[in-house]
Amino acid sequence: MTQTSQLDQLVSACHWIGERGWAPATGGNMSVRQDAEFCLLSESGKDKGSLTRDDFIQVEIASNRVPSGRKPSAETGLHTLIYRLFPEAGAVLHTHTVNSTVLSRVEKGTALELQGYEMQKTLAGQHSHLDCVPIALFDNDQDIDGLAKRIEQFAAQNPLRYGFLLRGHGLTCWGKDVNEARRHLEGLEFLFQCELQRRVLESK
Ligand SMILES: CSCCC(=O)C(=O)COP(=O)(O)O
Ligand SMILES: [Zn+2]
Repeated sequence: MTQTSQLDQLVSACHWIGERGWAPATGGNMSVRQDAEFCLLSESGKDKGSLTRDDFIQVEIASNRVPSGRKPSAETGLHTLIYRLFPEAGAVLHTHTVNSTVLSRVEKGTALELQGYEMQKTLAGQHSHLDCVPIALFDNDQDIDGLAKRIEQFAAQNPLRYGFLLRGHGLTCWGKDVNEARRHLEGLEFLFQCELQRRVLESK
């Protein structure tokens, strides 16, 4: 698959995210890897549901340097961290859904554990509802460099797969390409909705 079509697929994924209300009021950000050195990141402050190819800005993965001088996402440091940690990651999607925002506050621990759901198999390498899939959960922070450091330290000691939740903020997930990142997003979002409803019903 060519880089051009990956960017086109990312633009389509952004529209799909917007249609579902998963990036309200300029929330969310999205990116695609160009090569080992560079990625293309959504411009800060735009409505992510109506982005075009021109709204993606080249960023150097190692340094967060922006050759054009334009302003990519405020959360650029989280995207570039993922591309540094996982050389196989080809696309990153960050959304602000109600389910991920609420569930990440209700869960007080450092991971949201998903178990017992057939839809866990939407995540690459998962083959059974019997396995426990932990989705790492970090306290939100306006200091993105500090947050990226905390996530990097966590990843040095623990497996970090599919995505992570930021408490009261949303989900950041990735895949080997746009298609896989989109499947992970849709699968995780479905699982979060199930888990939220299960907790509500079982607390009665
Ligand atoms: C308006 S939501 C606050 C910022 C945020 O969390 C986000 O995802 C969007 O920031 P960006 O700079 O990528 O537009
Ligand atoms: Zn955000």
